[in-house]
Amino acid sequence: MTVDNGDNGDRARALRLTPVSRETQERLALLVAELARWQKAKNLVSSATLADVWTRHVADSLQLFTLAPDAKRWLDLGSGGGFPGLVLGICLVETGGHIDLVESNARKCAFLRHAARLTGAPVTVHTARIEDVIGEFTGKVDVVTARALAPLPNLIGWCRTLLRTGTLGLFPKGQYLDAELTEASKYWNIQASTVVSVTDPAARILMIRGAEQRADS
Ligand SMILES: C[S@@+](CC[C@H](N)C(=O)[O-])C[C@H]1O[C@@H](n2cnc3c(N)ncnc32)[C@H](O)[C@@H]1O
Repeated sequence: MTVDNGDNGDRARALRLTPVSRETQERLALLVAELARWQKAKNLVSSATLADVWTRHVADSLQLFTLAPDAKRWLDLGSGGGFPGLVLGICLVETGGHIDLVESNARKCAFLRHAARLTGAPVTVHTARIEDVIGEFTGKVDVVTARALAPLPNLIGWCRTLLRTGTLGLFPKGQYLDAELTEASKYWNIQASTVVSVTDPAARILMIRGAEQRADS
C-alpha cells in the first residue's frame, strides 16, 4: 500500500511534527488522496487549506492522539471531512481501539464511511445531531474530541455528562480560548489544562478532565 501524494514538503513537515509508523503514514496518505478526490465534488474542507493538508489537518489531528495514546474508546463530534476523527481512527488500527464519529451532514458521512473502509480504520459513523445521540456514549468513551465545532460553553453543555463521568475532553482552540474559558466559567466549574499546538503556536488544545454545573448559574 504505497501512495505518493506528490506534496510540496508539507507531508515531511507534518511527519516531523507528529511522527507515526510507516503503516500509519500509508493509511494517512490514502485518506489525503481520497479527500483530494472527493473535495472537487463534495467540498469537505476549506479548499484554501488543501495545499498544506498534512500540517493543517493531519498533524493537527495526530497531536491529539499523542495526548492520550493509551485510550481505546474515542468519540469525535462534528467530524466534517474527518479531522480529527478519521486520523484518530487510523491511529487506532495499531492500538486496537475504536472511534465513533457524529456528523449531521449526510454527504460528509458518506465520505467518512468510504475513507474508513478504504483505510481499515475502526470507525463507526453516526449520521445524527450531537444533541440527539450524545447520551448513548455516557460511560462508553475514554476521550471526546471536537475541532472547529462550537464555542466552549456549547461544547461543555453537550459533553457535560461525559465530562462528569471520567471522559477526557480534548478540544483544539484558537486565539479566543481565554475569552471562551471566561464565558464557560460563568456556568461550569471546569478542571482543565492547555497545551500549545505543535502546528500553530497561537493555538492551544484544551484538556478537560471534569466539569460540573455551578450551583449559582
Ligand atoms: C466547521 S466543521 C468542522 C469539521 C471538522 N471537525 C474539522 O475540524 O475540519 C463543523 C462540522 O460539524 C457539523 N455539525 C455542526 N453542528 C452539528 C450538530 N449539532 N450535530 C452534528 N454535527 C454537527 C457540521 O455539519 C460540520 O461538518
